[in-house]
Amino acid sequence: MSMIAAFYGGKSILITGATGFLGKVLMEKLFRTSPDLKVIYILVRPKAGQTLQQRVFQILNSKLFEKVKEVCPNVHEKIRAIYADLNQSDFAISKEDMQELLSCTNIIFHCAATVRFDDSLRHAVQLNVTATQQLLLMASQMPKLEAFIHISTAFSNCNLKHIDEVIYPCPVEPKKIIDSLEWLDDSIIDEITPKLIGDRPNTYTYTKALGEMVVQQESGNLNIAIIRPSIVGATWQEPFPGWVDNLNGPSGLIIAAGKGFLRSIKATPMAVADLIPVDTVVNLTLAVGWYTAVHRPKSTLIYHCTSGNLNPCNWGKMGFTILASFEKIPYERAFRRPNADFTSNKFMIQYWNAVSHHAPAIIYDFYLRLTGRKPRMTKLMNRLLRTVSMLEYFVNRSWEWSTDNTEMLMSELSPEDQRVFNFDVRQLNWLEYIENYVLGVKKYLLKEDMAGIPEARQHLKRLRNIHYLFNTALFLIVWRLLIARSQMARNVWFFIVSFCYKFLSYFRASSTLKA
Ligand SMILES: CCCCCCCCCCCCCCCCCCCCCCCC(=O)SCCNC(=O)CCNC(=O)[C@H](O)C(C)(C)COP(=O)(O)OP(=O)(O)OC[C@H]1O[C@@H](n2cnc3c(N)ncnc32)[C@H](O)[C@@H]1OP(=O)(O)O
Ligand SMILES: NC(=O)C1=CN([C@@H]2O[C@H](COP(=O)(O)OP(=O)(O)OC[C@H]3O[C@@H](n4cnc5c(N)ncnc54)[C@H](OP(=O)(O)O)[C@@H]3O)[C@@H](O)[C@H]2O)C=CC1
Repeated sequence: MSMIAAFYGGKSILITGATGFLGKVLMEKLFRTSPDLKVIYILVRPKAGQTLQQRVFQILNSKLFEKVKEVCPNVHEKIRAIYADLNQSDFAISKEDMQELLSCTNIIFHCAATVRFDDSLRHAVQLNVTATQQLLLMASQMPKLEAFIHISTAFSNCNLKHIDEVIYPCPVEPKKIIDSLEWLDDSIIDEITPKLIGDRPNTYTYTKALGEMVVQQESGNLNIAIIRPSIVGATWQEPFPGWVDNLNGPSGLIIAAGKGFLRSIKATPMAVADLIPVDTVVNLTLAVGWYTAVHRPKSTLIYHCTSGNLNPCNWGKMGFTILASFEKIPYERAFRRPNADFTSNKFMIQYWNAVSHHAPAIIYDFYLRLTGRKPRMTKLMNRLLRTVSMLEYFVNRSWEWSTDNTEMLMSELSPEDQRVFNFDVRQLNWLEYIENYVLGVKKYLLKEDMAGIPEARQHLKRLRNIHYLFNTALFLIVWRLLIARSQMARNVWFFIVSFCYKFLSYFRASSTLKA
């Protein structure tokens, strides 16, 4: 019997960010392993014209929740969506809902965040810092609360090379930042943002670090733990391999490479690709929830959920495996054949950007114009290159994260819990995982049918032929121009032609003699 699964039985659990990538997998696992839990409260806002109920309905009816419905047929009754906007004061939660949350909640999993790298400091602080502060305030008024689990990121201290499971202070206090953002206007905030974030690459990592400081400062008597996952990727095993539903992290770039748009990235092949499957993060999160509530550690423990020090894989190996997977699992309607490369030379990257990204986009747009259609490839390519440039920081460096607390927790689990809530990344086979990831991107993100694979292969063959034809035509045109202008090119040309002629004559003569 799993102690962790039993612990969540009968509990009222509050999850923020439940509609996000991590939140959905967390809910799924909770319902599947502890179907007797009392209720999961989720703080949701209406989005993209969908009401709260429609959003919940869509999640529960997705492929991800198929197994849950078998073990917990009344899952609809156990999920309670509460209207909330984490950007508003008191999260805009109604009085009645707030009362229910305060009096009933046993465990909080705080997953909500803005994960955008280009968010304004104001918005990132609002969500990643102020909302965390408000949630902690709410938590302090919950008499039945047993544990508060805050999801941060392993990159909150990416300005350091070696990172321990401790909270590192930022130079400016979060409270001072929150206060000053109230009266500073947006243009001044934009101006001071680079100074504030210092040697961090974006507002995301900076505000996640501030969020951790807030957790430390406002923890009071609460039982708190912080989890720091690295780059969260598709599921490894549960509820099935390869599930992913957003473009964050590597997923978007896998699509761009598989569809032949992305041909070259400025990356360091030997740098560690610290990916961690989302189900591993969820298993650790649930184990931490149990441990924090039951063992009540004296101080706030931080758990690194990373792969680099236990089972490292570098970007070179990962890129190579992704490319190899496209052979078996081609994506439909590719723009060009997938053939990406990593380079760490900044001049080479400029060259490849011009030749492999901008030039084909311009040629394709020219073709679209010729055929009376609206050009779109240049715009798409520019957006892709902007995205790539934002992710580059993370593929050109390696970090070392110590994992003492995570390993300690692993040793505290019973063999059954180690199996049901497995977060031992040493058991991960990267080749298998990446192949499933590429397949998952095809199935769950691109929503392509597996029956279309033969046609996708045919399409890639046609693209290869077009590629050869184009290169031959280009060569002949350049050569013809050279011959028209240079005596040396003409001499070389006559030499080649006469050599071929002599060779053919010799071949014909020798075959006539043999006959
Ligand atoms: C040796 C052989 C080599 C072979 C090479 C093979 C290549 C194979 C691929 C290689 C993979 C390499 C992967 C590197 C990935 C590194 C990731 C590092 C991430 C570090 C994570 C830190 C951990 C965290 O804690 S945070 C969680 C992660 N957060 C994110 O990933 C958010 C990143 N996204 C953003 O900040 C924004 O989306 C932004 C700024 C990139 C773009 O914003 P924009 O305003 O332009 O609009 P959007 O509406 O958001 O999207 C526009 C456009 O871009 C598409 N898109 C979005 N995200 C991605 C993405 N990650 N990759 C690709 N494309 C993306 C989106 O769909 C839109 O497309 P449209 O067509 O315009 O609709
Ligand atoms: N993905 C990754 O690679 C990594 C993620 N993390 C951390 O994990 C956590 C979850 O990330 P992930 O699931 O990937 O992110 P997602 O972007 O997929 O999910 C973010 C969640 O936050 C919610 N949210 C955002 N703004 C608001 C708001 N104003 N009011 C209410 N809810 C809001 C979103 O709701 P809505 O659906 O309405 O937008 C969504 O449910 C974050 O704390 C992140 O920092 C850490 C390391 C890596």
